[in-house]
Amino acid sequence: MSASPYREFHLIEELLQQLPHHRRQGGILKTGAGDDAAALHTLHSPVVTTDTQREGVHFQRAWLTGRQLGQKAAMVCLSDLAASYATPQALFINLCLPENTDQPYLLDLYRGFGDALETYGGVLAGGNISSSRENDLAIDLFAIGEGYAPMPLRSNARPGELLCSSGYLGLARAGLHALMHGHHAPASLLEAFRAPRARFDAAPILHTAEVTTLMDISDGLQGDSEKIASASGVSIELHIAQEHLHPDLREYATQHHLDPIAMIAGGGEDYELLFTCSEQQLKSIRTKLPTVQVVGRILPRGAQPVTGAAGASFVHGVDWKP
Ligand SMILES: Nc1ncnc2c1ncn2[C@@H]1O[C@H](COP(=O)(O)OP(=O)(O)O)[C@@H](O)[C@H]1O
Ligand SMILES: Cc1ncc(C[n+]2csc(CCOP(=O)(O)OP(=O)(O)O)c2C)c(N)n1
Ligand SMILES: [Mg+2]
Repeated sequence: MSASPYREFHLIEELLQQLPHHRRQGGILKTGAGDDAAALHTLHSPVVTTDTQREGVHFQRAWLTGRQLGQKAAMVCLSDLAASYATPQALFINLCLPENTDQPYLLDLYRGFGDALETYGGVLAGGNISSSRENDLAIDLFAIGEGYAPMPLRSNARPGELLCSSGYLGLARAGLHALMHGHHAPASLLEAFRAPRARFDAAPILHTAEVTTLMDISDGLQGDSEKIASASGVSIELHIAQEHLHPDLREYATQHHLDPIAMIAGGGEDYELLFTCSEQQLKSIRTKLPTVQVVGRILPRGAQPVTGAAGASFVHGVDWKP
């Protein structure tokens, strides 16, 4: 579709109409989409994050409906707010549209943005549309949240602590594997890739337990543990065993001769929360968050930032196959 200024004007109106009214006005907005900029009410503790979903890098259009893609793209951006002890207030969306993007797909995409805002909160405050000369649809997102606690950091991990995940890992990677190779897979794996959930439910539990080292797992357990290890000046020993495997991941890996432990370590796009805590903190967390898993422990800085598992985490610019 061409996004000439005239077409674009009408397109924006139609796209916005796919969202419920309260997701376009009110909340943090003094003035929302429609003017040169959005005017916002004051926040006590603004937290800001940005992300991109790009066709061919993050998704293929054949793998998800427009609505699923919109929901996931918004969720990916908002997940960083969950991991920052913040609640979503406003979302801005920039679209770069190739010629081959049809209008029904775009309307569906906006229903998906609306779904994510319904689930997690916040309003669509604005964005931008440009046409692209390339064939890949790109969605750039920018979110503003209200912090409800001091920001947890990647640099607070201390030797003696445990490394934990808010839930099962590796499912999205198995779902991606199935989509890439055209394999049948249980809904749990496909849904983990197509419709992951940001853990806004788990974050306040971690805050109450005074967890101060926290991030969401987007690039894979191994790679994201490395980020905590280098920011904190520690080493991390991962310990992933049979008890960490979701039964559907175990079965899929067996069927396709894959190493499920490497899939967990390499993973990616889990959007579970990765955090460090003491044994005592873990006890109180477990009572409210039974899905929590201990996946490693923090050691004094050694030769390697992360030991104990070998899984190739996703790295942009490196040829990567699940
Ligand atoms: N192009 C960039 N310019 C400036 N800062 C960046 C850029 N890319 C990433 N960052 C910053 O680096 C940090 C780590 O980014 P990243 O690991 O991609 O976080 P996440 O996986 O949560 O999106 C973040 O604070 C992010 O804002
Ligand atoms: C077509 C396609 N190839 C590969 C992947 C796998 N993949 C793409 S990005 C990514 C990691 C997360 O993305 P990134 O842009 O690094 O998110 P951030 O860490 O900035 O939150 C993974 C596992 C995919 N989802 N789709
Ligand atoms: Mg993150």
